[in-house]
Amino acid sequence: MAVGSVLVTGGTGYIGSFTALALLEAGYEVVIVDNLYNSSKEVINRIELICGKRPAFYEIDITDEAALNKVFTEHPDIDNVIHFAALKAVGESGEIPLEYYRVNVGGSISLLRSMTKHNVTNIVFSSSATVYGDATRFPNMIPIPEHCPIGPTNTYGRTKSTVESVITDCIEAQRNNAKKTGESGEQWNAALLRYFNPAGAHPSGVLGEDPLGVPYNLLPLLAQVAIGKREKLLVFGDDYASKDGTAIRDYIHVLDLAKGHLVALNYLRDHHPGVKAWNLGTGKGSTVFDMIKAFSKVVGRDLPYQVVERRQGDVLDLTANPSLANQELKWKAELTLEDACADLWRWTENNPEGYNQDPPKEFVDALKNGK
Ligand SMILES: O=c1ccn([C@@H]2O[C@H](COP(=O)(O)OP(=O)(O)O[C@H]3O[C@H](CO)[C@H](O)[C@H](O)[C@H]3O)[C@@H](O)[C@H]2O)c(=O)[nH]1
Repeated sequence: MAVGSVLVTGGTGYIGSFTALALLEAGYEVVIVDNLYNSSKEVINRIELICGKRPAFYEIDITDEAALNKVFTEHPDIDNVIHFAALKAVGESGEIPLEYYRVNVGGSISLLRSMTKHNVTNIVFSSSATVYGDATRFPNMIPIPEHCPIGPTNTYGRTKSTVESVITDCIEAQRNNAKKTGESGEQWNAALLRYFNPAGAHPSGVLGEDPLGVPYNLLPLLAQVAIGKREKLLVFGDDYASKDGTAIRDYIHVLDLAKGHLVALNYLRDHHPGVKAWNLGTGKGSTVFDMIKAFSKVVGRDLPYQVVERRQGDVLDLTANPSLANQELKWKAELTLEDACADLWRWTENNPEGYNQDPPKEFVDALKNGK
């Protein structure tokens, strides 16, 4: 028997697909909704290939409340939601802010309204370390703890911090309303998961990140340089106050990140905390040059790069203090940067066209033979 049923919005995206897989592997039923704006339906087949279970899938836009209502009606067993569906390009968010607020904030409101209507009371929200902005503006806030004041430096980050507020207000109101009718209200809970920089792919080599169009994150861009789709990596600034002048981030393997969602879900169920924020990171910062070195090592040759101007909205250091998640969720990032680089390279080298090609036969056979 399934241990529960989870609606995963944005479940064909990068982190969403790994979380859907982890849920299925842990015995949950999974219902995915995604509008496929920046992802492929092939992800559903790959998830099934890896774990032998297929999530239900609906091609639905997160802002379409009527369509969400229909999904909850068809799946009355859904008792938790993990909410990823959003636009996520930091640069683009400053160019089309209204679209970012419409989808990220408006979509979250549609989802919360629909959850309320169907009495689904637990939500895990895909937030971002970007909500902290420049934590170096405070003394002693690197590595960044959850109590660091938030202050996003770009539109994308502001949509994420706005949704955190919307969820917090919504859960508090539901709890207060329940109390008025003599109930405890403790069934209403939310986890705000602030991710640091997701990296890597599935070790099987059949599931990974496949952004449509031009990628904008460091590792997918580096992977494109390695495979010859891009001449060189542009390094955005070498005049930061770090050991080598390039900016510092906390790169976390996507498999560890996915596990973080499961433990957060369990925590909500077992502890009824109301609203809680947790950092999901490794606690270890790496510079852009560290990453070029680490990825070049698994590829087996030096990858070309050129230092250019800083990117607008970037900050010096986003390294997590993950102690709270370590203690409360009993969760810890276990995989290394080398694992993430090796898995990303296996995925990229063997699937240059991402989900637009069949996965290598030997990978499929290995999965089918349970290797
Ligand atoms: O071509 C590139 C791309 C990136 N970088 C640098 O590499 C680092 C990482 O950049 P990414 O674009 O990969 O990631 P960000 O840290 O900007 O943001 C990412 O991590 C955040 C949390 O830290 C949020 O999760 C956000 O959604 C996600 O895009 C930054 O110092 C950036 O300046 C380059 O030098 N060249």
